[in-house]
Amino acid sequence: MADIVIDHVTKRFANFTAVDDIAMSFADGEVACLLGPSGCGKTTLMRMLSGLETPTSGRILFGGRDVTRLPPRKRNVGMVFQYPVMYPTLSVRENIALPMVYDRQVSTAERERRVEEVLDVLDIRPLADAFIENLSAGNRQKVAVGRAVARQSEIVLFDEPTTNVEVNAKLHLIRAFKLVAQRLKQTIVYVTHDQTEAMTLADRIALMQAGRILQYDRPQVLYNEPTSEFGGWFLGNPGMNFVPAEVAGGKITSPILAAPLPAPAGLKAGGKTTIGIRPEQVRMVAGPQDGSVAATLTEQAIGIAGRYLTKARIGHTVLKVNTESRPPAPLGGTVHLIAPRERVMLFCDGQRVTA
Ligand SMILES: Nc1ncnc2c1ncn2[C@@H]1O[C@H](COP(=O)(O)OP(=O)(O)OP(=O)(O)O)[C@@H](O)[C@H]1O
Repeated sequence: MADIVIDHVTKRFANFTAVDDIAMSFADGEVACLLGPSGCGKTTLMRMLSGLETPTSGRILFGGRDVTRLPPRKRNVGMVFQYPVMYPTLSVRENIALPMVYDRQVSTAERERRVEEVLDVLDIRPLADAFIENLSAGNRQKVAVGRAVARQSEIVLFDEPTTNVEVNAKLHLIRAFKLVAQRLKQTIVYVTHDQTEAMTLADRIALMQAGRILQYDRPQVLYNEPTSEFGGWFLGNPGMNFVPAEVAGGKITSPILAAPLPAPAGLKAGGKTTIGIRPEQVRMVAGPQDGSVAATLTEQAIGIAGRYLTKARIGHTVLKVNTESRPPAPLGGTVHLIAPRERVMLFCDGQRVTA
C-alpha cells in the first residue's frame, strides 16, 4: 500500500512561492497526472516527491511513512525524467536490470523474470541485446520506463518523459506506458503540460496553476465540469468560450442566450460573471430557431479531424465554434447559434457557480 499524501506543502525560492500550500493525496495503484502550463510548479512538486528538493513547509507521506526529509535513494521510488540517465555501453537488458543488481532482496532468478516481463510489456524484446547508444530517443525512454518499473518500487515518478521523443514514437511510448501501468499497479505520478497525454494516461488529473492545485478528478470530470475558467480554457482544443453575462433581478442575460436564465442563489452580487460553453457544444444552424441568436461568421472554417472549426461574432463577442458539418453560410454571412441550456456553465470571478 503506497498512497502519497501531500500535507500542506509549500516551496519558496527566495521571495517566490513555486508551490503554494498544496494538500492532496494520490491513491494507491492509480496513475495521477500533474497537468499545467509552463512554470506552474509541476516539476518543483515532483522534485519534492522524489527527494531532490525539500519543502519549505509541510510533509510528504508515502504509504503513511513520512519521507519529507529523506534523500532520494531512501525513498524507494522509480523515476523517469526528460533526459534519462543511461549507461551507453550496457545493453538494454543490463540497463533494466541495473537497479536490482545491488538489491539483496531480489534473487538473480527474480531479477531475470522481471527484466523479461518488462521487455514484453514494453514491446522491446528485439532490442534486448542492443546498446543504448544505438537506440532512438523513444526507445531509450522505453528502456528508462522499464528500468524504473522493473524494480517494482511501489511508487514511480515520471517528469515529462515524452518531451524529447518524436510524435510517432510518443504514441508507442504512451501505449506501452499504459500497459505497464495496468499490469504492474504501481502508484504513478506523471508530470506533463500536454493535455492529450494526461487525458489518455491518467486515472485522475491534478490541474495546476501558479503553484496550486485547481482541480483533481477523473479526466472526463475535468473536461465536462471544470471548477474554474482556467480549467475550461486550458483543457480542450481549442478551450472553452467565455461570454460576458449580466445579472439583474434574479436573471442572467448574455449575448449567447436567446432568453434569460434564472440566476442561482449562490451567485454573489457585483462579481464578474461569464457564461462558459465549449466550441463543440455550440450548435450552428442556417436560419433562426427556438433558442438561437444571430451571428456573423468571421473566420474561414478549417477542417480538423473531420470537424470544422470557425469563429462567429455576436455584437462585440467572438465565439469559437467547432461543428460536425461545414458552416451553413460563407465568410461574413449570417448564421444562428444555439447554446443548449444544459451545456452552458456559469462562472463568477473565475470560479464555477452551480445551482
Ligand atoms: N531552483 C529554483 N530557484 C528559483 N526559482 C525556481 C527554481 N526552480 C523553479 N523555480 C521557479 O519556480 C516556478 C515553477 O517552476 P517549475 O519548474 O516547477 O514549473 P513547471 O510547471 O514544471 O514548468 P515547466 O513545464 O516549464 O518545467 C518557475 O517560475 C521557476 O522559475
